[in-house]
Amino acid sequence: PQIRKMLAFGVCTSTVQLPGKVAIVTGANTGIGKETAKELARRGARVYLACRDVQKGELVAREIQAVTGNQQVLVRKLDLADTKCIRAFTKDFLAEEKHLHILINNAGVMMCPYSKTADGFEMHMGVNHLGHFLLTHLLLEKLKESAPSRVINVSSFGHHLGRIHFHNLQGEKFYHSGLAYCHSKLANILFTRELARRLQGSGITTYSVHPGSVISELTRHSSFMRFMSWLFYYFLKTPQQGAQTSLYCALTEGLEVLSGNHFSDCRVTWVSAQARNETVARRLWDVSCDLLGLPVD
Ligand SMILES: NC(=O)C1=CN([C@@H]2O[C@H](COP(=O)(O)OP(=O)(O)OC[C@H]3O[C@@H](n4cnc5c(N)ncnc54)[C@H](OP(=O)(O)O)[C@@H]3O)[C@@H](O)[C@H]2O)C=CC1
Ligand SMILES: CC1=C(/C=C/C(C)=C/C=C/C(C)=C/C=O)C(C)(C)CCC1
Repeated sequence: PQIRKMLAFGVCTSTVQLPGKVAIVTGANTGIGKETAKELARRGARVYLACRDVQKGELVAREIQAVTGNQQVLVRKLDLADTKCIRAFTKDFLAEEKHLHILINNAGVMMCPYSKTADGFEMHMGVNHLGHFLLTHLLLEKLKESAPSRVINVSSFGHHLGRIHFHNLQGEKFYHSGLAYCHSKLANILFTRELARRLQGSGITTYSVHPGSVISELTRHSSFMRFMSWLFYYFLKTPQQGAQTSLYCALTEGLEVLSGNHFSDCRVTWVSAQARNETVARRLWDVSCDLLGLPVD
């Protein structure tokens, strides 16, 4: 615990409380998402745990309610690998809630064997990028009406190895599970930067995050990564430590001027040259709209 404490730089020290605020956290039934949701609930927000497995979500909701004393922790089904489910989730949410102040696009998959979402998208690109892209789009008006509001996209330092291959976005020509993850995490950063540019003056700000190297279920598809996590166990962050940068970006006052930036250990961090390429960001935006049947503006 001492080693871990020394290496776990970056603690969200904001004292902001969230009574009357509404937040959504995707993939909140475990890992970093669960800890992020717990802290938002502790600060008094009404928190929606957007999970693909509602049963797992309900167990976690009860745990968070018990620990925080906040009963306003709600579970809703959201499978980011199915655009119908994303649309159903947002339809119900928009009917149910007047406001949305914090959207944390946290859910993710890593190193899956080649597979496709219900809509035929490669799984990493489909869940990590396109699923969250659609979700954010459908919630944008609500976020605008609730301004000041924030969108946090959980990316990774793995984006440094990522490239956007527009001719092979669905991995059909070549596929490597590790690189597919990195490409999708690069897409998270490009999306954040383009979203920030488009939302200037709207009252919505957005940030991408690297949570650190965290012990979680993310390694479930890779025995090598599980072995590495076991080997370096004491050097990795706990999920609670991994949640700090997402919380920092969601809560810190005065962060609006840094909209579009990438954060790690609760500080702005450099991103790769690809991630700073505005042309790629704009093209990815258009291609994503096209794939999802959204109007390209
Ligand atoms: N752990 C780490 O070291 C790092 C993590 N990250 C990022 O942090 C984020 C959180 O990961 P972490 O907590 O570590 O991983 P976990 O595997 O512990 O949690 C991932 C969450 O995403 C959910 N999820 C997966 N697929 C879908 C889907 N199709 N629809 C809805 N939810 C889905 C999972 O649900 P279920 O339990 O049902 O599978 C789970 O709740 C990810 O975006 C990841 O890329 C970035 C850098 C490092
Ligand atoms: C090898 C290695 C480490 C382990 C890293 C691991 C296990 C990273 C997992 C990263 C993930 C899951 C990223 C997701 O985006 C340390 C402890 C940093 C120390 C230096 C050498």
